[in-house]
Amino acid sequence: MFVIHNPTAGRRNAGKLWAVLDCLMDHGVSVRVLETRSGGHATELARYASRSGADVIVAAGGDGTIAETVAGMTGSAARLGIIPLGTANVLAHEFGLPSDSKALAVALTSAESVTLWPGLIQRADWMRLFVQMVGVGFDAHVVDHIDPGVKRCLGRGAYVLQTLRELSRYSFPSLRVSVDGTDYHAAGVIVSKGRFYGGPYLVAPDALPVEPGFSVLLFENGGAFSALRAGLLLPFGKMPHLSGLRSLRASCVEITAPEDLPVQADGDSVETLPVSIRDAPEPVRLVVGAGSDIPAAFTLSPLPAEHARYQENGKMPGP
Ligand SMILES: Nc1ncnc2c1ncn2[C@@H]1O[C@H](COP(=O)(O)OP(=O)(O)OP(=O)(O)O)[C@@H](O)[C@H]1O
Repeated sequence: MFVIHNPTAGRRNAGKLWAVLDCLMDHGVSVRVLETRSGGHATELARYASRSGADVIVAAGGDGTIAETVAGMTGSAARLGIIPLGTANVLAHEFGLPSDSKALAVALTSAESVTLWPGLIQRADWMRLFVQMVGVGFDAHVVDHIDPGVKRCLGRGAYVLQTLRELSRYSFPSLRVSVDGTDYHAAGVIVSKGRFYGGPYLVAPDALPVEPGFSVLLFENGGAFSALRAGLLLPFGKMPHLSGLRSLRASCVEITAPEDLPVQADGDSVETLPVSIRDAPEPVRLVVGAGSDIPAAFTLSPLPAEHARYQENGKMPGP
């Protein structure tokens, strides 16, 4: 098992990483830890781990690290594992991964896995995979302006603080959003693979990360009052009831605006408009365990037959 660790993710909680690794090694699992040195490095490391014949490649970090790791697993038979060490860890909430270190270690050695179908965000000369969501509008502006030091100190609280700072001075744009060829106008848009946003907060109840396609949330009302209402509804899981919110399913989304507005993917500011969003060419298998709280719609499948012997002695193969 290879573990790709982003030491800058979240509040740099290496203690949790080592607690999980200790449990794995106590159970005889051979683990090799590779540390990222910069943004994008997780993709290179995942490619190396895939070439080395890893059967499980674990992303230890936040959603950005997971997305970069998945990008390096293209064409590989390896399965993806997650040790959530990020700020929001939305994907871990999405798949109900346990937060306790021991339960997480057990989950990582599990035979069971689910499909995770990433999305692909593209500009003319650039592309990036994402595992959870892409946002354009006020949320991307907040992500783009967040102070990394404050994020490290306050975690998710940094987003609340920055939202309050930006609310009064933000000029809400008019975005053109093409959803499977039909044009809409909105002040903000979230294209989501999953149901949650910013943590365990429900925004897209019908989303299915195990399948191709997206939930597209169009915020038709701009203005500070509307954004504040959205922010207040979010922690109560009531965002789907926000007035002026249009929710659609789609397989292809294009977003343009007269300005070069920032775009956030999985909580990282990644590019500026225009962008197009579609399904990644292939899914990955995400290792989940008995302790995971998996929604019934995320059908579990057993370990492939060639790996079944590892179940017998409770050990996963080393690299
Ligand atoms: N060693 C590194 N130094 C600086 N940046 C890094 C390094 N390794 C990875 N990164 C970048 O850090 C970004 C943020 O990491 P990540 O998303 O995992 O954590 P987070 O933002 O705290 O968590 P979350 O996405 O759950 O809010 C990644 O997209 C990646 O490009």
